[in-house]
Amino acid sequence: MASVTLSGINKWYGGAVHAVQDISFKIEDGEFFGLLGPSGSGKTSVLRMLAGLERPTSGTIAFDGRSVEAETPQARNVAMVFEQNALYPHMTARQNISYPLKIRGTAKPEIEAKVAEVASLLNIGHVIDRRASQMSGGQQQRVAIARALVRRPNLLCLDEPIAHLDTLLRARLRGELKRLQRSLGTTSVIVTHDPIEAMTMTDRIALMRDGVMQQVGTADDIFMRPVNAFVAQFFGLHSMNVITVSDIVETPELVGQCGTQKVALPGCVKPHVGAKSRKLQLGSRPSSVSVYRQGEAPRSGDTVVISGRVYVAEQLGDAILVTVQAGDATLQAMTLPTDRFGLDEPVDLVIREDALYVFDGEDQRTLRFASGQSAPRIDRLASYA
Ligand SMILES: Nc1ncnc2c1ncn2[C@@H]1O[C@H](COP(=O)(O)OP(=O)(O)OP(=O)(O)O)[C@@H](O)[C@H]1O
Repeated sequence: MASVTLSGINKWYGGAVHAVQDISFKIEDGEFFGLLGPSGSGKTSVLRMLAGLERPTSGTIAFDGRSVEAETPQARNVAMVFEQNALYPHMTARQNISYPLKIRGTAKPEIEAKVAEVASLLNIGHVIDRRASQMSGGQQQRVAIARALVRRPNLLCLDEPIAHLDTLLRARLRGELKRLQRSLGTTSVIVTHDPIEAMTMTDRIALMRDGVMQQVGTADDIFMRPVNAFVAQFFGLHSMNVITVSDIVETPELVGQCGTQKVALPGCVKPHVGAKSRKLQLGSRPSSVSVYRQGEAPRSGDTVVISGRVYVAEQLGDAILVTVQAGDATLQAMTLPTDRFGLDEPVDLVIREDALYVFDGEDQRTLRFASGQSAPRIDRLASYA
């Protein structure tokens, strides 16, 4: 096990693609770390550089303070698990798991003890003598993880290891992986494009976009205090609603233009209206937006009210997700399962001041965090994923 430090890492492919741009962060010894971002954001490139499969164009990588850029994955003692595992299909689970120890010349009794231990941790004792080709996808992935862990790597690199499994199995393996990582304390990095996977499993997350690091923090940090509108929209099961309000003026009440609607703005927005730019972006999580039939919404000075029409209402079991079209903007709200809204029904969406985020109208950095928002209900969110 090791701590891992990346400093000023850049990766160019062929002089044309700047895939990773000046990235620095530290993974603590024993930490479970998530590399999160949309497709093409550079997370796999970072993982491959950590593992020693790719060399950075510039910058340094250190394990426990020792520079490892020139070392192979073997010398770094890094283990990898990919989305599509590379088990030997003709070998049994036992033979597959034993293999990394066997090629290192480990004594037979030690191999047997280690394989038994890791097989028990991963609940694969009952298929241990089955060939890989005779196992389900979930069992194969458990064997692949067991094989990676059996030699106690300094760093475990997981590249979308459960992305191809079905929803229930994914949810179960998420929990198992987290427990396993906690009990073994192996420093681990997982690449994922799924915020729920990152939120539920890891201690901290690095969120990337177009090769640029956006934010590093705990799930709570990133969810509650996103650094910009991109992070706010990407992180969470449901994207944050972000609307642009322009031409903000005091009449003396603060009002702005959202598409063709004139919208009254609460006092908390006022300090963020710039002298030059009269444009801001306002954010709200669907879970803190209320939906009313048009004309029934309570009006007060500490809310933003946006009118629109229901695009679709989706049953989620213990809630309904209502998507509303308001001019060019699309907003979502979570309502009670007893609230029924018809397609195209005119509605008002109400966002309370304490649930309102404010972003810069030009560069989208966060100017105000919602103050009254409860912490993310990760368990509940995870149950939908
Ligand atoms: N070997 C390569 N040669 C050229 N360009 C590459 C190479 N590998 C990756 N890229 C490019 O670098 C950028 C980052 O790719 P990378 O695979 O690291 O992103 P990612 O976030 O892991 O994406 P995904 O989730 O789709 O795997 C992309 O634009 C990709 O096309």
